[in-house]
Amino acid sequence: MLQMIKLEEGQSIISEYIKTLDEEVINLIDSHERVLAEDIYAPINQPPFHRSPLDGYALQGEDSKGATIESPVTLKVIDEIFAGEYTQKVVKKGEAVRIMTGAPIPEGADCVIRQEDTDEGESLANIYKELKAFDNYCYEGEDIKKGTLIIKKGSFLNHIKIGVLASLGIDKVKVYKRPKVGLLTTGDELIEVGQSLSTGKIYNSNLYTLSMRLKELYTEPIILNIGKDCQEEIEREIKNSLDKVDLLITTGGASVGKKDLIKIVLEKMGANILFWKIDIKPGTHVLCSELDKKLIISLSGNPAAASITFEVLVRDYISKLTNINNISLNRKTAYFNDEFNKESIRRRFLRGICTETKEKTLVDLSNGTQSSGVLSSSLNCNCLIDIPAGTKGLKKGEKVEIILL
Ligand SMILES: Nc1nc2c(c(=O)[nH]1)N[C@H]1C(S)=C(S)[C@@H](COP(=O)(O)OP(=O)(O)OC[C@H]3O[C@@H](n4cnc5c(N)ncnc54)[C@H](O)[C@@H]3O)O[C@H]1N2
Ligand code: MOO
Repeated sequence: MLQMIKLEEGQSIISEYIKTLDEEVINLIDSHERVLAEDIYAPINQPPFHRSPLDGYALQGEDSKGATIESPVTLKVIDEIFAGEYTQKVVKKGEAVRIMTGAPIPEGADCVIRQEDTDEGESLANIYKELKAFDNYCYEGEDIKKGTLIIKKGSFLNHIKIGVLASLGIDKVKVYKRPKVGLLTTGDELIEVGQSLSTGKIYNSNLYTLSMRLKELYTEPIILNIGKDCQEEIEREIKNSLDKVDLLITTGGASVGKKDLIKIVLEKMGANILFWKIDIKPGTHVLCSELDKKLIISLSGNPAAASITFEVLVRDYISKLTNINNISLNRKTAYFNDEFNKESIRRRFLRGICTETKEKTLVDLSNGTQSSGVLSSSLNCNCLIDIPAGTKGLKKGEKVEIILL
């Protein structure tokens, strides 16, 4: 069994277990933040007809030759059309159709004059301005031509993409299913939020931190019953959930204590242990295994350790699993603006607050202690400072690598 491996080695091992998700067809209205599983070609032209971009008159450009406010050209108004209507009348020389924004430009007309450049006459209209053919004329298909590839497979559907699809009348889309991620928190000490605490017990914060993060990363968390520190119970929860999830995450019991049972249970169940422990702090205690072709990532119970390991080890995996690129780890160079005097025997991730100045990115430590069991120092943190193993400490002004959260 691999033990105490480098973070990148761990990332690479788990990336072998990325599977392509099944597809499903859903209503466009439900497709926000989903990933498209098909190329979409425009089924119609957009706009679907030549239309007026203004309230005014549709006419033949030729007719407006020489028109000024002092010497207007007078046209006969043969019809009036609003958006949503059309006219079968053909605009001939000397004629115009009163037209509103969005209405189809009638046959025979080749331009539109805005009403401010006319006397807004009802049966006869005086035109005060000269226009050329196709002035103020929106062509059919000028926005999107029928048959063009409009949104590619793998695209993340946001409000604009969904709006464009709606403009083309597409009401159903084929998307990848959201990955289901099982979350099993374990520990006899855990009490559900809402129940009263008794001596020695703590609230189950990992369930909230991790399930919310899983949602933020566009997966569907499946919350399992708290696993008591009892082999049979943990085994039962894992067995019952494995075929319902694409990935299983557990917290707690990943270390060496008498009731740290995760490894024992998984080995007993016949799981293939991929590695145990990575050379980082916090979050050294992580066990990765595979059972029935499902990846199981067992994080430390310590809240900050669990959440930081989740970011640095699991986030890229989830980005690949969901096919959403912009949730992958985003690294950047910054300048340390604080003091940190501890030696880092292992590679260390510190919680930081980065701010942009005109010249560079500065990073301070977030308020509170950096220990694995303390979650509150993550409250204002917006990045992790990646300190290489062997660093004595950090001085103000030192160049560091950060991971944006
Ligand atoms: N003899 C050693 N002891 C410990 C070592 C070690 O190397 N040798 N490593 C320490 C480090 S570092 C860590 S991290 C923890 C890892 O422990 P486990 O993964 O086994 O986690 P637990 O012992 O179950 O819990 C640790 C801590 O976190 C609290 N916890 C657990 N679950 C939750 C939850 N769902 N929500 C909130 N808090 C939770 C738990 O009560 C413990 O306080 O091991 C050290 N020990
Ligand atoms: O392994 Mo613990 O997660 O270092 O803090």
